[in-house]
Amino acid sequence: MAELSVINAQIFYDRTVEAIRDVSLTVAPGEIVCLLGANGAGKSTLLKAISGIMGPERGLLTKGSLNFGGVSLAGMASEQIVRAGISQVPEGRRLFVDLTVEENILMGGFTLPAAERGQRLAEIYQIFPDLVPHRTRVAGYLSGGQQQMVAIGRALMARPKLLMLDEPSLGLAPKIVATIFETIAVLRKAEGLSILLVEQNARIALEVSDKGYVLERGRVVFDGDARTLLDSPEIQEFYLGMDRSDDRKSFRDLKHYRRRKRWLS
Ligand SMILES: Nc1ncnc2c1ncn2[C@@H]1O[C@H](COP(=O)(O)OP(=O)(O)OP(=O)(O)O)[C@@H](O)[C@H]1O
Repeated sequence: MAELSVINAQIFYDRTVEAIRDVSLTVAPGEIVCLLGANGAGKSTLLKAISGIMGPERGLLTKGSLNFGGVSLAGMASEQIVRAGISQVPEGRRLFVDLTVEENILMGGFTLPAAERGQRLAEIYQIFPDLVPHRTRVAGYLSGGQQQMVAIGRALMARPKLLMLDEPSLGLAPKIVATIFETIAVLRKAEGLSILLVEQNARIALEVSDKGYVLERGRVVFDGDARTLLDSPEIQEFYLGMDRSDDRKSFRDLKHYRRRKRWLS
């Protein structure tokens, strides 16, 4: 069983912007771990580094190490990282909107032998039966929730051991978000997955997670088991404060609101 371990990682963009500073974290086999933090905290950077897709953005691991199952991911091509068992569902889903649902899902199976792809596709439709009637529809016409399922299905095609999701709740209605998170919890068991999850919606992320890390300006400022984080006054104030039933604003909204206020004053 493979464990993900990030040890004292430092990541720069363009050799000038330090996006991650001395970050260490682990995702044990079968664990769900969430990364919380405001915009720009470095969450996506960390996922991209693990997936090996920072190159085009001129991002570089300058110190520390990223290991999966005892093997260093540094310097590995993104395709090799998928073969090693790590798949990512990117922020904003990034589907090929002119291709069909099935073509999008199959896209994720490029590392599988051709003879296994049909079987795996059938398994994906068992996980997401709601996609079956839409299999020949162009992905761009699907609802946001259905598109998120396609994106998750595409990532699962490669039979990953670790699934990473970057803001799965982005732009989705609360009911759909709840369904997506239920699916994430089911997948962990059904597929024997470890999951690393980036979320702005701290409450729902912590409710499904075993462990959480809070990043601020590239550093880990809190970490612990999910229950402890949910109960901690700091987390409640900074990350859950606006997430009340009478005012369902996310932290993102809170930040935007503060920013707007600064501009206006
Ligand atoms: N391609 C890039 N080139 C230069 N700097 C970047 C690039 N991508 C991100 N950054 C910077 O790195 C830092 C971390 O950004 P990152 O996108 O990882 O944060 P985040 O926590 O995922 O935020 P968000 O929720 O907005 O996606 C920020 O200061 C950001 O401006």
